[in-house]
Amino acid sequence: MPMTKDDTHKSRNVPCHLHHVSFICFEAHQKLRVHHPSLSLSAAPHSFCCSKALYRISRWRPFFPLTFVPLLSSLEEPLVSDELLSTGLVRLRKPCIGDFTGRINEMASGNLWFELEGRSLCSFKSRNDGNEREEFPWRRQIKSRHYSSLCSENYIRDVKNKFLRTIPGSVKIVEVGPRDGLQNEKEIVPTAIKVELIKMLVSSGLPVVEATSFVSPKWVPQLADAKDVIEAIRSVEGARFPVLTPNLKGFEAAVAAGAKEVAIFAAASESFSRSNINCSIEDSLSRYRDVALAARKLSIPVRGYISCVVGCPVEGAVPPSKVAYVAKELFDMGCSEISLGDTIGVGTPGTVIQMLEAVTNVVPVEKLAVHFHDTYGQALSNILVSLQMGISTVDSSVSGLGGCPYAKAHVGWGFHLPTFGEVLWIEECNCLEQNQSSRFQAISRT
Ligand SMILES: CC(C)(COP(=O)([O-])OP(=O)([O-])OC[C@H]1O[C@@H](n2cnc3c(N)ncnc32)[C@H](O)[C@@H]1OP(=O)([O-])[O-])[C@@H](O)C(=O)NCCC(=O)NCCSC(=O)C[C@@](C)(O)CC(=O)[O-]
Repeated sequence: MPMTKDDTHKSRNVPCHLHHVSFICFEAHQKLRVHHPSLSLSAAPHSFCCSKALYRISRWRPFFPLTFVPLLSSLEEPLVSDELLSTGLVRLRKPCIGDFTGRINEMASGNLWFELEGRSLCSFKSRNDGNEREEFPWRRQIKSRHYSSLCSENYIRDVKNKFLRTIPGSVKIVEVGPRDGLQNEKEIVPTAIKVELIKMLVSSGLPVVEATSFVSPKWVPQLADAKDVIEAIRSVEGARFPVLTPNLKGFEAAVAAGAKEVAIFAAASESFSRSNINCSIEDSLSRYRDVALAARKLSIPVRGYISCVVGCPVEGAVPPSKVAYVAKELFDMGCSEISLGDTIGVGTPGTVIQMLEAVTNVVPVEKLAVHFHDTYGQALSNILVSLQMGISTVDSSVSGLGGCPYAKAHVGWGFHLPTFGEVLWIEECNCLEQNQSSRFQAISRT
């Protein structure tokens, strides 16, 4: 039975599912490239960096609601084969409404819906019911190394009890692509394309899409059209659209344009604060108190960001106590959520755990979000430990796009160039498109 518009709409009321973001990335990425081929987006498989990490984690939670299904239904098949294959997806068919019941007992009965990295995730009526598509020849190759993850319920229960007991039942994804993703793009993306991207992200079911920044256009020329973007999405329903505001001037402009939520952004590193917003941490906090106060008067929720929660491109390792200090200040001034950003992607589970321990001592865990860049491929493990520590809000950026323009020598959400002395060979380069590939091959091991 084909999905109807109504089905799609209904499914958006289901809490955001960890792994549906992979498909959001895929679809939005493809469409964005059609409109704007010169964007320095990485190849589609790499659009999954953060979301793929989420997906991998989520495969242990096959009982999640399957909110990605409507999105799959709108994928064009020609787009599917090679790129999805390289993400590990080995079998795909268009879904029907009954697929929403992908629960573990159905999996155990041998019904597969699709398989990722050799593991089955969802229910399919029969493995040999004639729906298998011979035009996916790669399936045959993969079959030989296919192993079933129709693990016994006991096995899954054991794993869950052992390692995943503390993982939250659902995770909110805050999509920051239209802001954090695009802010680094040199070529100005037309407002209409930005608006379309935002609409696509919303239509995929994301509950929060950070739309733009009301920062100085001299500092971030790409987002100089913030007012027009906000005005253009005023009538879009179904998601919240916070915008970044660095000071009262930005806040007032955002409110005048119609923004209903704002985000302020501090840093745990003095040097980064100066290079990003041209003032010390203390000065930034006092600016933000003014913004928070003005926001409270208008009942506007304020999200707080902290950059460099693990490492700074200038100062190196950042002590967890500094992060905790800034987090507490943001919390006390009234931030409804505080996103902890590993701006240059140098975090590992060891450092992230320490940082989260320090922060959760002073700010309730339910008020925290994590924002991991995947520079060294650590997003998966960092997100996992964050979930294990009770964090239930994770930032993502469509297509793995973006990064902070003032984290010098860092470009791209997933591919920030390393800064810390030793330069890594980026293994992913051989999967990138030719032009991207040469860009990353230029990075050599020292
Ligand atoms: C904070 C400032 C404005 C200070 O910049 P400044 O130069 O120190 O500001 P100023 O007060 O001296 O003003 C200079 C000019 O900017 C104007 N101005 C001042 N404020 C605004 C405003 N809000 N909107 C528009 N214009 C503004 C102001 O009116 C003046 O205009 P002029 O008189 O020269 O024509 C500047 O440093 C700035 O805009 N920085 C933003 C940098 C930025 O956007 N970085 C990326 C976002 S953070 C990030 O990506 C990290 C994160 C959040 O994703 C998490 C993570 O991964 O770590």
